[in-house]
Amino acid sequence: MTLHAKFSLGDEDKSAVKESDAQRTDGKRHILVAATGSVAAIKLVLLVNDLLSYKDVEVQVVLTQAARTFVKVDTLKALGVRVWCDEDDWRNWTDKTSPITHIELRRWAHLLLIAPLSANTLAKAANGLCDNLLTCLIRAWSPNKPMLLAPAMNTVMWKNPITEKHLTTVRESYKQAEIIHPIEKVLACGDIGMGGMCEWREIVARLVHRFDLQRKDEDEDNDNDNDNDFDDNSLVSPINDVEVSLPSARKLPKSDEVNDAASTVSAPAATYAPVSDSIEEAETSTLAKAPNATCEQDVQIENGPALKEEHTSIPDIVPSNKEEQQYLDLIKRILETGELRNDRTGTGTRSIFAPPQLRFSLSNNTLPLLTTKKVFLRGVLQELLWFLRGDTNAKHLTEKDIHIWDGNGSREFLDKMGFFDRAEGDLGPVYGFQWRHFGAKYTDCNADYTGQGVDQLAQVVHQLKNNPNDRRIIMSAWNPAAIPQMALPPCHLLCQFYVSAPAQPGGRPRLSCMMYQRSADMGLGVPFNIASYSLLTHMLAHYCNYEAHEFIHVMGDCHIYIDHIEALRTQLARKPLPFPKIHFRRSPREVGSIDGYEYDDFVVEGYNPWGPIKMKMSV
Ligand SMILES: Nc1nc(=O)c2c([nH]1)NC[C@@H]1CN(c3ccc(C(=O)N[C@@H](CCC(=O)O)C(=O)O)cc3)CN21
Ligand SMILES: O=c1ccn([C@H]2C[C@H](O)[C@@H](COP(=O)(O)O)O2)c(=O)[nH]1
Repeated sequence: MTLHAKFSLGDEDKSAVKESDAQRTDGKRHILVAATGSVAAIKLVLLVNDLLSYKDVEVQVVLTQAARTFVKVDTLKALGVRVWCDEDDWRNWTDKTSPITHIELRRWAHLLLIAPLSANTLAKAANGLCDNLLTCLIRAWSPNKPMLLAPAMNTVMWKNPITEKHLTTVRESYKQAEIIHPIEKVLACGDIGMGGMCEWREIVARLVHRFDLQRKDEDEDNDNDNDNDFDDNSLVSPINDVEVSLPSARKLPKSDEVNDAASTVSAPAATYAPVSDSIEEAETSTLAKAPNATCEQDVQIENGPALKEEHTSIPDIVPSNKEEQQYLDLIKRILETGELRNDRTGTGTRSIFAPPQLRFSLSNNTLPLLTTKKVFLRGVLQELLWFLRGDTNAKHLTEKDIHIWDGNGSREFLDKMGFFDRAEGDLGPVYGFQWRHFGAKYTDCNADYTGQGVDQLAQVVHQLKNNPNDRRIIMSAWNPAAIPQMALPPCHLLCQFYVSAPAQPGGRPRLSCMMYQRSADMGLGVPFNIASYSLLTHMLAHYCNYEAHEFIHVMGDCHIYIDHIEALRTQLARKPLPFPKIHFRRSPREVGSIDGYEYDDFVVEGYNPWGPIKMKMSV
C-alpha cells in the first residue's frame, strides 16, 4: 500500500486514483469509461449518469482531446465523477518513484469501456501507439482484463477492410476485449448505414449483465425525481420522447449544458436541439409522434373512436388486457435476460429460445390486435389474403402500398442471395406457394400452378368440416427441398388446428390454432403474426360454422433487434387496452368458397390503439 507514496494529486485526486488493492477491498465495481473523438461522445453524460444509478459502482472517465469537442469535462464532473485528460498523465511526475496516471488508472479499474471508440484510436490501439493518456492506458492494459469497445465511425470507414484488420488485431492482443458492434443509423455526417455507436443503454445493459449490477434504492437519492428503471421511464403520456424521460441517477446538469457539449460540433446546432440525445438517434427519436403515413387503418372499422387520437392518459376503469401483457412481459424478459447475438442481417439482437407459449382468446369475436401501438391491420390482412391466393410476388403488395416484403424482394437482396435471374419482387416458393401447391416445381411467381402440388389449405378445410377430431390438421410452409429457392425461409412455418366440443350444449364447436414460429422479430413481425393467424382462425371458423376459440403462439428464436430497443421501451410504457372485435360482412354461403374471402369481408370494430411506433426492418 505504500507504493506511490508520492502520487499526490491533492485530496480529490487521491480518492480518484487508488492503489491497486483498493479495487479488491472496497467491494465496488470500478469502471473506467473512456471516450474518443466521435460525435457519439455526446452520449457519455447519459451513459455515465445511468451507470451511477447502480449500486456499488465507481466510475472514472478518461477523455481524449478530440472527445472534448463533444463532451465537456465540467458536465461530467457535475455528475460527481473524476475526469482524466491527456495533461493529467505526467502532471505528477517528478522522479522515478512518481506514480504514472495511466498505470494507476489501470490498477484501479476492473474494466475499461471505450465508448465511442473512433477509427483513429482503434488504429492506434491495433498498432500499439501511446501518444495520449488513453492510448497509453490501452497499451498498458493487461490482456486478461476486460475491455469493452464500442466503435463509432462513418459507414465507409467502418466498411474499409482496415477496420476489420484492426479489430482482429485488438481481439487477438486483448483476450478479454469485447467489441460492441456498431449499428446502422443516420450518422452525424448525414450518411445512413453501419457505423453508429450502439445505443448507450445497450452498453450499460452489457455492464449490468457482466457485473450483475442492481439499481440503487429509489429513496437513496432524494434529489432524483426520475426512477432509473425503464419500466418507469415512460410515464403515462405516449407523447413523451424517450429522451425526455431518461432515467437519471443524479440530477443531470442543466439540459443546456448537455446540449452545449453537442453544440460545439460543426453540424447545425438545430440538429441537436433540444431533446434528442444524438443526431444519430434522429430516426428513433421520432417514435410515437407523427402517425405513419403508410399505416392508415383503412380496414372497415365500425363504431371505433377516432384512430388518429393519441391517448394522453388511460382512466383506471378501462379494463387491462392481460393477453397483450404477455407480449409486453416477454419483451421485458428478452431485454433483461436475452443473450446478445449477431444475426444474419448484421443488426444484432437480444434473443431467448423457446419462451412459454402465448395464448390469446378468440372467443366473442375477439381479435388480438395489439393496442400498445397501432398495428398496420390493412397490411396484415392483405398479406394474409396474398398468402391464401398462393401469391409469392411481393410487388402485388407493393402495388397496394404495402411495403413489408420490399426489403426481401428487392433486386439488391435477391442478387445477394444469388437469385440473379429472378425478377424483382419474386420471393420464390414461400408461404403462399407451400400452403397451396406444396411440392410443386416452382418456376416463377407468374406461372399458373392450378392443380399442382398439395393444396394444404383445402385439405385443412376438408378435415375441419368432415373429420374434426383428426390430429393431422396441419399446414406447413417448411419444405426443406424448396428452401434454397426462397428469398427468406418461412418464419411461421407450421400450424395445427383443433376442434373442441361446444362450450355449452347447443353451442358451436370451437376452433383453435397453434402456430410454430422458428424466428420471431418481437418488434415488427410478431404483432403481425399474432394478428394474421388469429384472422386466419376466425376466417376458417366462420367458413366452417365454428366458433373461434384460441390462438396459441409458440416461438423458437425469439429476438429483439438492437435498433428496436428504444421503440419497445416506449411501447412498454403504454397500458394495453381491450382488443377489438371482428365480424364478417358476408355469410359463408355468400362467400362461396375458402378462396372467396375479400378484403371488405373483414370488419374490425373497436380498435382504438395507441399511436404507431416506427421500427426499422432488418434485411
Ligand atoms: N427482419 C424482419 N422482420 C420481420 O418481421 C419480417 C421480415 N424481416 N421479413 C419479411 C416479413 C414481413 N413482415 C413484416 C415486415 C415489416 C413490417 C413493418 O414494417 N411493419 C410496420 C408498418 C409498416 C408500414 O406501415 O408500412 C409496423 O409498424 O408494424 C411488418 C411485418 C414480417 N417479416
Ligand atoms: O412473419 C415473419 C417473418 C419474418 N420474421 C422475422 C424473424 C427474423 O427477424 C427475420 C427472418 O430472419 P431469419 O434469419 O430468416 O430468421 O424475420 C418474423 O418475425 N415474422
